[in-house]
Amino acid sequence: MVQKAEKIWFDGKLVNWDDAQVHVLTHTLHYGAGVFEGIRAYCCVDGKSAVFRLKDHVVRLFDSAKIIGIKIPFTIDEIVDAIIETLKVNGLKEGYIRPLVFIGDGVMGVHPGSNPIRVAIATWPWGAYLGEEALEKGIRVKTSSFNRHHVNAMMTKAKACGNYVNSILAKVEAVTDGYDEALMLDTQGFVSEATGENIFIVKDNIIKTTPLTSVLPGITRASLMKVARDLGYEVVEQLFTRDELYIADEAFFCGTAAEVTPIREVDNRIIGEGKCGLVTKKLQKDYFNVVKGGNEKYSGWLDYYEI
Ligand SMILES: Cc1[nH+]cc(COP(=O)(O)O)c(CN[C@@H](CCC(=O)O)C(=O)O)c1O
Repeated sequence: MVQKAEKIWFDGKLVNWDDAQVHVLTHTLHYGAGVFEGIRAYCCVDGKSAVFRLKDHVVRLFDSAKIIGIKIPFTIDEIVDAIIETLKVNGLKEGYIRPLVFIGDGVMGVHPGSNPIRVAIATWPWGAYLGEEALEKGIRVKTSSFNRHHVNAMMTKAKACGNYVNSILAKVEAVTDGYDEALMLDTQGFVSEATGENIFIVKDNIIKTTPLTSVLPGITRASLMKVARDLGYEVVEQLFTRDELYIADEAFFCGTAAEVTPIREVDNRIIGEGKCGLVTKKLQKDYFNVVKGGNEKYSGWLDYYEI
């Protein structure tokens, strides 16, 4: 169960967690046209708290809304300020932040008519997305029987609620079959991403990730590409196949919730030495140092706040 916080920011007001309710005929509940974000705040090395790439996440929320055709009734800065306010009122020195923009109740039927656009921001403590052991030892992954969306069927650059039915189908199938996560292929059969993460592979010290075709433009993905290049690694964005993943030296998933999670096995094939690889370990360590304010070079990615 998610660990409740005291308040949720809802349409411009802070309401008690249990009072943040909607009508059962809320349009997005039925038809899935809503957008959301996943953002993390961390306790930093200097004891302060900071949100990682807050503005970038909020800009993506507005981009997602634009793609789906939803007009958010607040400005980017108002949402940025509301996120900080919600963390502070809940006394969260670190935690997960979930802004949600959805179409409220009014008319029913596919066309949302003039139903109100509603905005909520929830925050809660959230540890390792796939478990502490996963960060250390890596996870077991199965290629899903479900393809990632066709890029003209669902809008994959949008973090849209309805897109996640595809993720749920794949995740439940993988977990039911005894794996930790699903690897999803695009409609051409190339590797796409996981149900809530982007993917990287490492071969002969070259780091490779999928281009932004069928995948969510991950902020963790972009951050890791910058950090890896600054460390002198060659980083390429190139379509690759599942069998290229099988013979990679290393592989890992990344995302706000998943952070940097090593992959030790795919489709019952050991990846590399079947544990967190050296490059993955280095990037994971540097990523955690960056998000916790330990690397001055990336201080521009942190929004500090005081509890
Ligand atoms: C499909 C998908 N692909 C890639 C990413 C990585 O994006 P970014 O967080 O900007 O690096 C995420 C984030 N998944 C969010 C939701 C997870 C959930 O279970 O809910 C997250 O990581 O917060 C995705 O949902």
